[in-house]
Amino acid sequence: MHMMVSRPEQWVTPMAVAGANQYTFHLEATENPGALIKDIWENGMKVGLAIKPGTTVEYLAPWANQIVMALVMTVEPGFGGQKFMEDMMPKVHWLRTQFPSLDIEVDGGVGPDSRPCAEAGANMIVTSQEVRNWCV
Ligand SMILES: O=C(CO)[C@H](O)[C@H](O)COP(=O)(O)O
Repeated sequence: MHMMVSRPEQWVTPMAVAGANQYTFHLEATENPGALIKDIWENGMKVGLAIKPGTTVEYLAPWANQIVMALVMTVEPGFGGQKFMEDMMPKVHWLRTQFPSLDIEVDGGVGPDSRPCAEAGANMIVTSQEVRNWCV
């Protein structure tokens, strides 16, 4: 589950009860990432950590060994159909270099040519609008 929400602490138990096996939250949405990561693991879920375009990877790095996935937003969170921010790829590359075994996801504006994401080191993508475009 990608929890694009404020106060992500309040949804950990409900999501675990509902059967979620991974809980991804936004680093900017909590004042105590360490406690939240611990709580998610204790509720039987894996942990993903997302950062918005304005957040540098240095803020995520201290938590990288406690999570299974880093999510680099390639649009401002909020809605689909926005333009892919290729200037986020250095973050992906840095994370791949520093944490080779980490899943790295990019989310937002990813089109049919996802090579910049793969070349930077992402191994997971989220895409919506472009898939809908292919289907019509
Ligand atoms: O939720 C989003 C931003 O908040 C994402 O942009 C969305 O999940 C992916 O959609 P798209 O491929 O159309 O950018």
